[in-house]
Amino acid sequence: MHKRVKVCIRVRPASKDHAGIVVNETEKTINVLNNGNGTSFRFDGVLGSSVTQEQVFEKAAMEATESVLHGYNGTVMAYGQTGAGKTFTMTGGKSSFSDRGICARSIAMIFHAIKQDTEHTYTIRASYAEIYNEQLYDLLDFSENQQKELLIQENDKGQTFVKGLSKPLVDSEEAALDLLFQGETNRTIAEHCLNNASTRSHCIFTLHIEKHSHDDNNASIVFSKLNLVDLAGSERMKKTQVTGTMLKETTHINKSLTFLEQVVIALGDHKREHIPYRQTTLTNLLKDSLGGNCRTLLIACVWPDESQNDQTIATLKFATRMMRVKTSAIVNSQDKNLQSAKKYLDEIKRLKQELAMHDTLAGRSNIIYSIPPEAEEEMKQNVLSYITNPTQIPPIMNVNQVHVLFRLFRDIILENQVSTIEQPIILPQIEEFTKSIAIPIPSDEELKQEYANYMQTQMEEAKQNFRKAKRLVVQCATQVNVLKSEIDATSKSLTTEISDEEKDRNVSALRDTKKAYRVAFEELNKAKVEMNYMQKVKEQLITSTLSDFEIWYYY
Ligand SMILES: Nc1ncnc2c1ncn2[C@@H]1O[C@H](COP(=O)(O)OP(=O)(O)OP(=O)(O)O)[C@@H](O)[C@H]1O
Repeated sequence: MHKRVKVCIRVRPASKDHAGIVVNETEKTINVLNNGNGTSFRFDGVLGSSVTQEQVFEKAAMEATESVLHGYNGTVMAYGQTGAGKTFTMTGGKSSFSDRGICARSIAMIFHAIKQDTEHTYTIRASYAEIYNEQLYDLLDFSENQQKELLIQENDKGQTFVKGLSKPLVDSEEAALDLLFQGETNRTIAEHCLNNASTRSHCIFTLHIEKHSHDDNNASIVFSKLNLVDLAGSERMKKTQVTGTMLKETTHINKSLTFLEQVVIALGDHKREHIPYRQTTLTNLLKDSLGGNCRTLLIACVWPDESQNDQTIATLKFATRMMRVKTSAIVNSQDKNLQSAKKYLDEIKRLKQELAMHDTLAGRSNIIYSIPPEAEEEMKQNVLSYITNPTQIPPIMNVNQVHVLFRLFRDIILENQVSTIEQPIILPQIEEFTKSIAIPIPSDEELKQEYANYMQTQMEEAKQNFRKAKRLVVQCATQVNVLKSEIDATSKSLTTEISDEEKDRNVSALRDTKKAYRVAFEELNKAKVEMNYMQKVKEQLITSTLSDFEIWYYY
C-alpha cells in the first residue's frame, strides 16, 4: 500500500521568552513570526504545548503501533533541535506515570492487544541500538566487554538489519519496559547549554513481532517491527557553544542529520533514481522507514520561543520535505508450509555438503550424484552391452546409480516380456551383475569379533575416564579438607586472646579461605558428577554387551 510519511509537529512549553510562533491546532498550521510577517506551514497534525502525552500517543503514534499489529512495519521518529522535547515525547518525563512517552505506551498497547487475541500466538523480541559518532552500539548488551562489532547488512529483499544486535525475547509488558529502561541507562547523555540532559546519539528501540495463526487452513506467520527512533538534536554548533568531545559529537550529529535531509530531499524528488542511503549509518539503518516497506510517522518537535525561530524554521522545512516521502508498506507474511519446505531444502543442502566432504576424505571427489536424462541413455547401453558380454560390468559410483541401473534392467525385462522375444532375459547374468555390485557380507564369527573389539575399546576408554574422574575427586576432596582445617584453625584462633591487629589479619584470612573453600567445594561437586556419570557409562556398557551376546547365542 503506497502512503506518504505522516508528519506531526509537537510544540513544547515556551520559556519566559516571547513566543515566536502562532499555532493553530484545528487548521494544523504553524506560523513562524518575523518582524510582523510570517512563514506559514501546514502538516498532518499540530500538537500545541498543552497537549498531554496521552493525547500525543492517541493523535499521532497510535496508528503506526496499530498497523504493526496488523503485520506492517511501523516507525515513529522524533526530530528537532536540542531541548525541543524529542526524548520527552519518545521516552517521557520521569516525574509521573502520566508523563510516560510513546515507547512505553506502544509497548503497553501491543501487549494488551496480544493478550486479547485468542486466534494467534505471538513471539516478541526487543532490540535497542544507538548510533554515536557514526558507530553502532548495542544498548542491550550488558556484558562487561561490550566490544561486539555491529554491522548493517541487507537481506535478499534489500531490507537492512543490524548483524550482531541482541534481540532478547520479551514475554510481557514488564519485560519489554525493563529492557527499555536498562537500555536507556546506557545511552550517551551530556550536559549542554540548551539542555542539561541532552542525548548525544540517535537511538532506535525496536519491537520485532512474529504472529502465528492457530488456524491450520491459514498457516501463515506474519512478521512486523515497530521502530521507535529518538534522533539527536539538530542544533547548530555556534548556538550551543560546544568544544572538545561535544564538538566532535555535534559534527557527527550534524553530518548524519544533513545526510538524512539529503535522503529525504532525494526521496521527495521522484525523478531521482539514486537515493544516498549508504552515506551514513543513520540513513542506512533507517532505509526501510524512509521510503521503504514501512508506515512512518515523523514527530518534529519545536521550541516556540522567538530566540529559537531559526531552528524552528529549519525543523519545519525538514518536516515539510518529509511529507513528500512516499513509503509502500506491505504485510510481511510467510506461508508455514513454505517455511518447512525451506527448512528441508536447507537440510538437503547441508547433507549434500556433508556427503561431498566424506567423498573428498575417501578420495572420491569427482562423483556426480544426480543423473541427467541424457546420461541414462548411456547407462542403458552399458546394461545392454553387459547382457551380451558379462565382462563389461557397468561402472558403479553411487547408490543412486545402482537404483537407476536396476530400473533399467527391469525396464528391459518388462520390454522383453511384452514383446515375447524368444530369448527372455538371461537370469544368471542379472545374478552375476547383482553379485558384482553387492558389498561383501561378513560372517557371523567376524561380526562377533568386530563387535567384541569395539566394546572392549569403549570399555577401556570408559574405565580410563572413570579413573581420571576419581583421581580428580580425591584431589578436590583433599583440597577441601585442607581448607576446612585452615578455617577451623583460624576460627579457633579468633576465640583466643590475640592482638587487634592479628585479629583483623585472621578475619581477613578467614574470609579468603572461606571463599577458596566454596570454590574447591564447587569443583569437588563437579568432579563427583563426572565420576558418577562415568560409573554409569561403565555399567551401561557391561549390561548392553552382555545382553547383545545373549541374543547372539540364543537366537
Ligand atoms: N511537551 C513538554 N512538556 C513538558 N516538558 C517538556 C516538553 N518537551 C520538553 N520538555 C522538557 O524540556 C527538557 C528538554 O526536553 P528533551 O530532553 O526531551 O529534549 P530533546 O529534544 O530530547 O533534547 P536533546 O536533543 O538534547 O536530547 C526536558 O526537561 C523535558 O522534560
